Amino acid sequence: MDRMEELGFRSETDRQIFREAAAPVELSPFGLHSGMFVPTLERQGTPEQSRKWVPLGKSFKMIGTYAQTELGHGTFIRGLETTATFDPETQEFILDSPTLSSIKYWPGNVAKTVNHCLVMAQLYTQGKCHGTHLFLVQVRNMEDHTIMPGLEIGDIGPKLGFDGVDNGFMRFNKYRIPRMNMLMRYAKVLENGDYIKPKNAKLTYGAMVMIRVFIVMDAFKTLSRAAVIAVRYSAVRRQSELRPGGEEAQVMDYQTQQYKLFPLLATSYAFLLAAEGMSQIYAKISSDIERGNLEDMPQLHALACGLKAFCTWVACEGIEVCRMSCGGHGYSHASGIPKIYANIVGACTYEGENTVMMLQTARYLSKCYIRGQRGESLPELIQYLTTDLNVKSTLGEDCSFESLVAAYSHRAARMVAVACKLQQTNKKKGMAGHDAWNKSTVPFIAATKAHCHLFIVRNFVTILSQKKIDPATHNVLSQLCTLYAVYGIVENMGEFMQDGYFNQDQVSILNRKVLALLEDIRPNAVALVDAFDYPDHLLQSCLGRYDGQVYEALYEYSKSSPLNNTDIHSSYYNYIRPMMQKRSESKNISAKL
Ligand SMILES: CCCCCCCCCCCCCCC/C=C/C(=O)SCCNC(=O)CCNC(=O)[C@H](O)C(C)(C)COP(=O)(O)OP(=O)(O)OC[C@H]1O[C@@H](n2cnc3c(N)ncnc32)[C@H](O)[C@@H]1OP(=O)(O)O
Ligand SMILES: Cc1cc2nc3c(=O)[nH]c(=O)nc-3n(C[C@H](O)[C@H](O)[C@H](O)COP(=O)(O)OP(=O)(O)OC[C@H]3O[C@@H](n4cnc5c(N)ncnc54)[C@H](O)[C@@H]3O)c2cc1C
Repeated sequence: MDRMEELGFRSETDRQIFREAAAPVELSPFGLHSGMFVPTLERQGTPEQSRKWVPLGKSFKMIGTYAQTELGHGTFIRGLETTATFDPETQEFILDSPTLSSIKYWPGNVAKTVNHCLVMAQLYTQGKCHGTHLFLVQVRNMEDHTIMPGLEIGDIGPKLGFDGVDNGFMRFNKYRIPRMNMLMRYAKVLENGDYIKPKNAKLTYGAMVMIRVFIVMDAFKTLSRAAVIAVRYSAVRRQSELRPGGEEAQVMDYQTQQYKLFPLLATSYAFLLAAEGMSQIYAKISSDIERGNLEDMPQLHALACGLKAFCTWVACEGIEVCRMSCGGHGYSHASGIPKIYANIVGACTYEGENTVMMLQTARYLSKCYIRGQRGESLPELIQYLTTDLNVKSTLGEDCSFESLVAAYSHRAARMVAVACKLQQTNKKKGMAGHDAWNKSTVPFIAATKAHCHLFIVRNFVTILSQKKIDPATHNVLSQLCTLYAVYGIVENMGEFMQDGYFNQDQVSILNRKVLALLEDIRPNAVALVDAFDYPDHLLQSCLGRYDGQVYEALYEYSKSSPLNNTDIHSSYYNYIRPMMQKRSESKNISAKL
C-alpha cells in the first residue's frame, strides 16, 4: 500500500496491475478486499456509508471480504439461510447461523486475514423476510485481531489451488450489528423497522456482476501467460527428426504443435479485446444503473454471465493444452503452467458456477427470441436472433471477415431457435413451464456458447475494422482474427453444417485455410507472445523465460529442490535401511531352512 503511494499509483487499474506484479499467480490475500469488498461498499452503500467506510478500506484500516456462500448454498442465493433480524429496541440486526448448512463456507481470506466481512443474509424485520441483503460485519477485534465473541471462524483446509487465499468458514451465534451496517443504497430498514424495497431486488447482486466482468480479463491473462510459456518453449525445444537424417527440429515446426498453440495464441488476443469490450459495456451500464436507469441491467447480467463462463472454460482447457504441449517439463512446477491452471480453474466455479451462469444467459436469449419473433426491437448485440435462417453462406477462398461473422451469427441464431422451439414444444406437450425449461437446457447451453463465441468473433472483427493500426500489425492481427474464427468453425463444424449453411467446397476451403494460417503465423509466433510483455518474474517459468536458457534454468531449479538439501534423506535411515536389513535377515533364515 505504502509502496503504491510512493510510486504515485492513483488509479485502481494501476494499483491492480502492481498487486498482480507483486503476487503474479496466487491471488493476493487482499485481492478480495480490493477487488470486491471496497468496490461493493462504494456501489452498494449510501453516500454517507461510502464516505465513512471506503477511505478506511482503501487505507487498509479496515480489511474485508465478501461472505455469501454457505455450506448448503452457493449458487441458489435465495436459498441462503443466514438470517439478519432487525431489533427495533436496540436498533440492531441480529445475525445468526440457524443450521449447520447455513455456516458461511468458502469466503476468501475470512479464516485469518480480514477483520470485516460483507455478509449476505436473509433480512427479517417486523416478522417478515425481505430476501437477501448485504451487511457490513466486524469479525475480529481491531486491537488484537482476536475473533469477535459470538463468532466461530476457521480455515476450510487445503484446496486444488488458490493457496494465497485463506478461504474460511464462519458461524454466527446471535451476533449483533448496528442497523446502519446494512448497505442501504438500494433497500432500507427504517428505525421503526419499516422496509423500503429497492427498484430491483437484483441490485444487491451487483458485486457479483462486477467480479464476473473482471474474471473475463483474468481468463485472458492466464491463457496468454500459458501461451507465452508454451510458444517460447516450442521455439527452444528441439526433438526428433522432421527431415530424415537432419538436425532435430524445433517442435514449433510440427504442424500438430502449431495446431495446438496458434489458435490459443489467437484466442488470447480475442479474449483481451473481448475483456476490454466487456469492461466498456460494464462501465456504461453500471453508471446508468447508479443513476437509476435499470433498463440495460438484464443485458449486462446476461453478457457478464455468459462471457465469464465461456472464457474461463476455454481458458482452462487451453492452459491444459499449453501444459501438455511442453511435454514432461510442462508437468513440472518449473514450467509455471500448473500454478496458472490451479489458480484460474476455480473461476469456472466461483462467482457463479459456469453452467448456472450460462443458463442465466440462456434465459435472457429465450426471452429475446420470443420478442424477436413478435417483431419487437432487440438490443444490438442480440439482433442476430432475427437472422433469416434460409440464407446460405457466401464464404469464398478469402474467408472474409464478413462471411465469418455471418457464419457465427447464423450458427447462434439457429441454435437459439432450436432450443427455444424445444422449450415451446415441451410446453405444448403439457409440461409445466419449469419442466419445459429444464428439458431444453442442454441445447440452451450449446446455443449460449455459440452466442458468446459470436460476441468474441464480432468484437475482434469490429475492432480491426475501426481501430487505426499500422498495415503490418493489422495484417498479423487479421491473420490471428481469421485463425480464431476459422478454427472455431472447423472445431465445431457440425453446428455450422447442420442445416447445410456451408456446402462441401466451403468446408474444404475452411479446412485448407486453418492449415495455411498456421504457416502464415509461424514466423511471427514468438513476436506475438513477446508482445504481451510479461516479465520473467511474473511468468515464473524456466520454460518461458525471455532469454530461452531453458535447460540451464531447469538444472538450477532442480538443484534448489528441498530434497537436495541432504544427500541421504532421513527416510533411508527410518524406513529403507530397516526394511533392507529385515529382508537380508529373512533371506539368511530361509537360506538356513
Ligand atoms: C480495475 C480494478 C480491478 C480489480 C480486479 C480485482 C480482481 C478480482 C479478480 C477476481 C477474483 C475472484 C476471487 C474469487 C472470489 C469468489 C467470490 C465468490 O464466489 S462470491 C459468491 C458468488 N456466488 C454467485 O455468483 C452465486 C451465483 N448465483 C446467482 O447469481 C443467482 O443465484 C442466480 C442469478 C443464479 C439466480 O438468482 P435468483 O435470485 O434465483 O434469480 P432468478 O434466476 O430467479 O432470476 C430472476 C430474474 O433476476 C434476473 N437476475 C438474476 N441475477 C441478476 C443480476 N445479477 N443482475 C441482473 N438481473 C439478474 C434474472 O435474469 C431474472 O430475470 P428475468 O427477467 O425474470 O428472466
Ligand atoms: C476458489 C473459490 C473461491 C471462492 N470464494 C468465495 C468467496 O470469496 N465468497 C463467497 O461467498 N463464495 C466463494 N466461493 C464459493 C462459490 O461462489 C460457490 O462455490 C459457487 O457459487 C458455486 O456454488 P456451489 O458451490 O453451491 O455449487 P452448486 O451450485 O452446488 O454446483 C454443483 C452442481 O450443481 C449444478 N447446478 C446448480 N444449480 C443448478 C441449476 N439451477 N441448473 C443446472 N445445474 C445447476 C452446477 O452446475 C454444478 O454442476 C468460492 C469458491 C471457490 C471454488
